[in-house]
Amino acid sequence: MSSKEVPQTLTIAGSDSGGGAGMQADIKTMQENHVFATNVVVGLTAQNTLGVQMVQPTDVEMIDAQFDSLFDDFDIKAAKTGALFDQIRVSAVIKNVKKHNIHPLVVDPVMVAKGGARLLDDQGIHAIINDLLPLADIVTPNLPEAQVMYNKPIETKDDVIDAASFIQQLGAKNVIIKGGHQSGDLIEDYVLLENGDSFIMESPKYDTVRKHGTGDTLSSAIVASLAKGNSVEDAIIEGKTYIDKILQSEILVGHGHGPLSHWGAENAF
Ligand SMILES: Nc1ncnc2c1ncn2[C@@H]1O[C@H](COP(=O)(O)OP(=O)(O)O)[C@@H](O)[C@H]1O
Ligand SMILES: Cc1ncc(COP(=O)(O)OP(=O)(O)O)c(N)n1
Repeated sequence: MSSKEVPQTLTIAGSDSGGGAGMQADIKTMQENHVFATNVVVGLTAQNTLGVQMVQPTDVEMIDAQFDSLFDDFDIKAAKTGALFDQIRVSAVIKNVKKHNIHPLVVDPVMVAKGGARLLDDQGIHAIINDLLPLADIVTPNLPEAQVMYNKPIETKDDVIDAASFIQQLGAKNVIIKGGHQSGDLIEDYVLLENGDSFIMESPKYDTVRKHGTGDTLSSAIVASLAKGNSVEDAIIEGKTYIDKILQSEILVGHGHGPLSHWGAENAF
């Protein structure tokens, strides 16, 4: 028998019963990237590839208990937040991030699912902007989320650069503005690092509806890489490489916005 230590990670997020996004996407991504995934369930969704049918946030007492259980036992090397639903849950998460000194922390400021369902209320948005971003090592808004944080439309490349700088000034050390919602044949994810360096991660835009959970998958792949001890810049590039690979091996699941093949980076096809 052989035994080895493995990096342990944490997703603080909502559950997607359909398995394509939320903490299920996170756990699958972490597993495929060879780290051990733990989770704090901040809320449940009844969800499939057609949309979100019901949402039920978790009691704060239960959120606290999950954090205490994990930090009594595991050696968490990196963590992420996903859907946090409302101001009460955002505050509970912030309290526990501080209590357990959780870092590096990737904040995926999930606001709306691809089908249009809201996964964060207005007060929750304010709490993330004002109180969670200053604790974030990396924040990963998509274009609509970046616009909410920037409080202005983002229409040009210069707007993206200005928005990233604005979001960094809100307190997040490193910023990725994801380009999945861009039109055209190419996608550009814009990265602004803590030291002021910036770069663009460009990829072809795959013409598919089977991309449910792309944001969760990118942020979780980054967490996995950080947990292995890689630098922020390398972790971001590894995360993008992973999502780009698995988007190229489609699986046919469900009747709407289908999930990703999280094992697709292993050339399973
Ligand atoms: N159609 C696509 N083709 C290629 N890459 C994509 C596509 N859609 C999303 N991505 C990539 O997936 C990641 C998540 O982006 P995005 O879809 O904008 O986030 P979210 O799921 O939070 O809306 C980014 O790295 C983005 O470049
Ligand atoms: C429970 C839950 N969390 C997050 C999301 C959104 O995830 P995301 O990766 O942004 O994927 P899309 O929904 O945009 O495909 C979710 N749907 N459910």
